[in-house]
Amino acid sequence: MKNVLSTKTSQPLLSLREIHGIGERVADKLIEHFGTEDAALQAICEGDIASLSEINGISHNFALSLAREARSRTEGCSISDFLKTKEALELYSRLLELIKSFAHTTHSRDRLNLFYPLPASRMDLIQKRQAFIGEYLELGEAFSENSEFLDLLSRVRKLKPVPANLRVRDRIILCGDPKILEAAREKFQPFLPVQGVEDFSEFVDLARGYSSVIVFDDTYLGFDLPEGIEPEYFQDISRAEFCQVLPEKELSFFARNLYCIRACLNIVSALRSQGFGFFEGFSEEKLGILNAALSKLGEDGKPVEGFDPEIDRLGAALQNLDSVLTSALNEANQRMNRTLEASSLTLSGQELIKLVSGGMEIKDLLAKELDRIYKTEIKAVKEEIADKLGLQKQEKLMLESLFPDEISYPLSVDQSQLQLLRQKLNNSLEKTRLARKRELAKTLSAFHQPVEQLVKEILDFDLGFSIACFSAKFQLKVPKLIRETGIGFEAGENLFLKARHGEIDPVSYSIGKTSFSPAGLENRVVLLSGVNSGGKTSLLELIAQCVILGYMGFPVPAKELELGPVEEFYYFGKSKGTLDAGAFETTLKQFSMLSEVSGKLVLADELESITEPGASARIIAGILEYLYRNEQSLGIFVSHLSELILENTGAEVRVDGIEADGLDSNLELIVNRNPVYNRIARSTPELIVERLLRKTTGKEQEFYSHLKNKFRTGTKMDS
Ligand SMILES: Nc1ncnc2c1ncn2[C@@H]1O[C@H](COP(=O)(O)OP(=O)(O)OP(=O)(O)O)[C@@H](O)[C@H]1O
Repeated sequence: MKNVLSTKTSQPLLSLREIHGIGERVADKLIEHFGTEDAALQAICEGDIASLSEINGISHNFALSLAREARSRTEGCSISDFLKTKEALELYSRLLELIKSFAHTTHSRDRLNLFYPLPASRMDLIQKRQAFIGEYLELGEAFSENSEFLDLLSRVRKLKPVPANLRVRDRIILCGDPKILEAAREKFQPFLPVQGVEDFSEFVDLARGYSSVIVFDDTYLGFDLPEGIEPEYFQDISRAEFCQVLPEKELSFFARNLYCIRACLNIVSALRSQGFGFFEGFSEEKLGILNAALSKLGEDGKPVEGFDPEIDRLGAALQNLDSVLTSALNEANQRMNRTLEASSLTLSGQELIKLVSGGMEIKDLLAKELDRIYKTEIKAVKEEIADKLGLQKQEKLMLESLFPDEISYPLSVDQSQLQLLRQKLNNSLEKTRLARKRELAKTLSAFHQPVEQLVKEILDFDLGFSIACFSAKFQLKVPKLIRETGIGFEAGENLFLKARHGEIDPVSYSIGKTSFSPAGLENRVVLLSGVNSGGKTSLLELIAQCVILGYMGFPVPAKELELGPVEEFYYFGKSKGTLDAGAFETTLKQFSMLSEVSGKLVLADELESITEPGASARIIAGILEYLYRNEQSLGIFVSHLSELILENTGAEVRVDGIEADGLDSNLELIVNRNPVYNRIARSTPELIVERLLRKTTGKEQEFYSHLKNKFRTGTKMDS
């Protein structure tokens, strides 16, 4: 799949210092961390916030601002080119937070920050984004509800490197040759001991302290090495592979990232099982080999138990050696005890004569008998130990010297021989483990680079997929970008309301020239009137959401949407009350931009509250005229003063109304959230008067009836 965020742009950045916010000190830190200036620039441009914020002194927010700044430099437009007011920016931020809540990885959460709406004149970029997102929409439909799949994705993160403090302590490299010593130090010293050796006895002394000894020169190999010292000889240090000398390095990389890598492999399988091609170069066969290799690796970086019978046999033998020996000796002692108690000595006539004649001592005779009993028991004990511990030929031979030749009772072992046996088992275990580690590391090392690539691709995948999940959740649709000035849609749903309430009433609406506008009512500038709590603000927000998302290249919350060109978007939320002179002036200044020619969309919510009603009606009327003059501009102004504004303007302004269809059986307002075109909505006070009218009788009702007449248009102040 393509990655839109890493596409080449027309204005590539050539130096870090071109990015606002990067001074010499920060530039140096970035280069030091990433190795080269190009690598640092790439990380910034790709929005690799996680790597950037690893640098001391670069916070997450600073990293984000650098990435955004770089993005706006390379794309030639920034967030504020389109989002022209503080409240427009706030709406975008709320939307972005909602979208980010669908991200499964920190990576995509961070990179989503680099998606912001672009002016219509950057249709090239908008369409690129649309194409990028379009590739994922089907995936969103297929997997957005698959909790197992989502859980796998959330386990994927940037791969952790081999820990800097990795050190193997039971292996040593011994060098007789100073040149080789230098090369070995350079290559392996950070991970395991490397020692120069002056003479053979030093070699033997050092070798004794380690379970494995590696040499790259044969200086001491011609000597007669004592038992138990078996150095491994690798001929050429320059060719010595890490996975042979130090398999722990590769294993530790895979072990540290085991969950993440396994999750990635399962993601690939899940995608493929549903017919989605992903990471195509990685065949099913390779997937199987890697999975099998990973299943043999423990989180501690060691091969797990249960996969290698020899490791299991030796491990169990070592673990059970003492207990098996003790119980075998106990039983043998008891048997011997019983045998001795039950034994009596019967002498033959010949023996009697020998004893009397002094040709034989009674002691010898007794020793002969005891020796037989002792040897039988020792033999039984050895057999039992060999059998229960599953000892092999060499190890069985060591049992021979475990018991003294001289009779001893109770039976006991020679502790130093026992120690030798233990050592032998231990050495064999370590040797076998090392051999398995090497095999495993060799298999895995072939996957190191593909795994890095796979994780990267899955992280990138999550970016598009998260957007697709957001889209699937809210049933978003790709908008139709039209040439005419207008915005029209059918069955739109305000995302903030929907996220909060679940089910809401869909709304259809149109301004300007779209196929949704009723004939003859294609006004670009509209006043929106309506009952209190009718949904005017929610509708403005909905339009804002559609426009922002549409110009981000995202699908939008409407069943169908036609979106005309918008270069700049102004949003003015409802003010809490009359503004002070300063704030009033600032608001007016923002509207002065309307004099410039370019497609502007202005959404304003009850702007009248910024100052006193009479003055504000005049001001709004003036603003509408300016908007009207610019044929590429659109405006919707929510107002309760529509009649007053109309009186003050010469512009062709349409007034639409969100009305209550009346009162329900409980005399509650029934609101039709769809604005009625070209109609000033009845206001809520009128309906409240009606409610009171219908609830009362007699004189009281007459009073409400009188008040109700006041709402009839054209009614004069009479009696
Ligand atoms: N399309 C909708 N579907 C369901 N509920 C809605 C819809 N639009 C608005 N509402 C509900 O009506 C409430 C009021 O909406 P909103 O604030 O948009 O009305 P308003 O016309 O701007 O009100 P006011 O004139 O008092 O400012 C919302 O909080 C929401 O609960």
